[in-house]
Amino acid sequence: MSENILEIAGACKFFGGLKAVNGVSFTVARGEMLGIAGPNGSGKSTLFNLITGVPFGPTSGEVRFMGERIDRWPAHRISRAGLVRTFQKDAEFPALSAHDTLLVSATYNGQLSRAQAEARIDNAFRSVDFGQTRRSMPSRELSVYEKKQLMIASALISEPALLMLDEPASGLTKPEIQRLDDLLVAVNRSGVTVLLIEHVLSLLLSVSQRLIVLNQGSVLAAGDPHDVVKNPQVIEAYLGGRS
Ligand SMILES: Nc1ncnc2c1ncn2[C@@H]1O[C@H](COP(=O)(O)OP(=O)(O)OP(=O)(O)O)[C@@H](O)[C@H]1O
Repeated sequence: MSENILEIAGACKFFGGLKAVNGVSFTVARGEMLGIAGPNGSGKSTLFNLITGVPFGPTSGEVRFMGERIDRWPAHRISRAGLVRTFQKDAEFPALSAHDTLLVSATYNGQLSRAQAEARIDNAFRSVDFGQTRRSMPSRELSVYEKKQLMIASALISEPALLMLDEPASGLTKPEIQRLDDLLVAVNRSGVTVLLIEHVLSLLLSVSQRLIVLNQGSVLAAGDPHDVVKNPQVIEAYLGGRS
């Protein structure tokens, strides 16, 4: 089995003349938590899109997951193979309870009996430390942090090997970001490889074993997070104006 769970080689996504992702190559080791940062519009979400096939694959380049080429696979095949993502927007069903939101994910996931689905739901709730009494609440009444927990729990329902999170800390307070930090570390330690797009640099520096910075669709720097943030090009392109 491949040491690298994900291998991206020369990935490009062009929208007409706009090179949103332009020749990106990197690998993700099994078990690692890899951070992705970069200025607005640098291609981070587009990179997630082309890896997961939601809503599109790459214009060119190769994506391998667990050694298999997936860049022409439909999105549902990619997620069922164990590569799952979240989106920047909350994805809960407002009128459904937190529990039933997870039941929808479990049902989408295929041939689970009701008992198997309930076991997965319970595991997913435990993985994100979701309060027992909140599980029957309509999702619209959950706090911002609880909606993030639910989003991550939804992604965990399929027991993915690789979880890709797109800005999970947006809208959270400092104490909530610390809780998210603990949650992500726990999920990663349970054996899930994590790819994390984030603008909250303190979170990225705390949880990532490696950091990639994108700029204008290309990799500007990659390596140890504390070294990457000292890179003069990264400071100029991304961090210059940030405190
Ligand atoms: N479906 C699309 N059609 C046309 N252009 C797009 C599309 N999706 C993204 N883009 C463009 O591609 C570029 C990269 O966008 P992307 O959303 O990947 O950046 P990002 O780094 O995730 O930004 P942010 O940090 O603001 O989320 C931007 O110029 C964006 O306008």
